[in-house]
Amino acid sequence: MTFLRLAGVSFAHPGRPVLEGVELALAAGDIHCLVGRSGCGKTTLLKLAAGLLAPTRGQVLWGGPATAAHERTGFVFQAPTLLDWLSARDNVLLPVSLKRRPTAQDMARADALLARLGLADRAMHRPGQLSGGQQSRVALARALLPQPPLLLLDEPFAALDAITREELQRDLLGLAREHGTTVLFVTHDIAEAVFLGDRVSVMAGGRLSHSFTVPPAARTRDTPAFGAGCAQVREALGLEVSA
Ligand SMILES: Nc1ncnc2c1ncn2[C@@H]1O[C@H](COP(=O)(O)OP(=O)(O)OP(=O)(O)O)[C@@H](O)[C@H]1O
Repeated sequence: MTFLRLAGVSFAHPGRPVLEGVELALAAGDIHCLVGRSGCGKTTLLKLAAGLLAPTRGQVLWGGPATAAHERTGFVFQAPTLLDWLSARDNVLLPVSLKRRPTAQDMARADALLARLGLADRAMHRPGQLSGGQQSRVALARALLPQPPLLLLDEPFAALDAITREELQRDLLGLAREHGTTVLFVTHDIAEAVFLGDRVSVMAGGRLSHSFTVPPAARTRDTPAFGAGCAQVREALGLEVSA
C-alpha cells in the first residue's frame, strides 16, 4: 500500500526554485532515507510531506489511515528542541499536554518509551542534566508518544558521536518496526541511509535523481551488501567510488 505519495511536486521559495517535479512513494511500514548535498532541498521536501508547506505544483497524496493532517506525522529535528524547564517525562508528554491534561495512562506510556530508550532513571531530569544522545532519545520518544503513522526525521543524529549514533539508529529501527511506523529520514550520512533504509533516494537538481531498494543483508555493517549499497549511493551522488 502506498502510504504517502508526492506526485510531480514542485516548490519555490521567493525567487528560488527548490524542487522540480519530485516523485516519491512511501510504502506502509517502510523506512525511506533521503540523501543529498547541503541545500538541495531535503528539509523543504520533509516540510511538504508534513503539510507545513504547500507545493507550488503537484500534489502530496495521503494513503494512510484517515486522521487529521496534524495527527499523521511526528517530526524530529536535528536539534532536540526540548523545553529546558520541563523534565524528560514532561517533554515527552508535550504533544498530549498541549491539548489536555495527561492521564495516568499517558504518563505510563511516556515512561515506557523512556525506558525502551534506556532512560528509565532519567525521567525526572531536565534537558540540561542530560547528554546530547539522551536529549535526542527524549525528542524521539516525544515524536512517538502520539503513535503517529508517519515519522519525519531531519538529520536527527547528526550532532552525535559515532557510537551514540549507531545506538540510536538501532533504537529507531526497533521502535519503527514495533509500532509499524512509516519513516522518512533525511541524512547527509551515506552509511546511515544504507543501514536504516528499506529504500534510499538521492536528491539532486531539485528532484530525486536515483532510488534504490536496499536488501535486508545491508542491515549488517561490514557485509558485501552494505558495501555495495554505500557504493551505489556514492556513485549516484557523483562521489568517487573505490575499486
Ligand atoms: N525560508 C526560505 N526562504 C528562502 N530560501 C530558503 C528558505 N528556506 C530554505 N531556503 C533555500 O532553499 C534551498 C533548500 O533548503 P533546504 O533547507 O530544504 O535544504 P537541505 O537539503 O535540507 O539543506 P541542509 O542539508 O544544509 O540542511 C536552500 O538553498 C536554502 O537556502
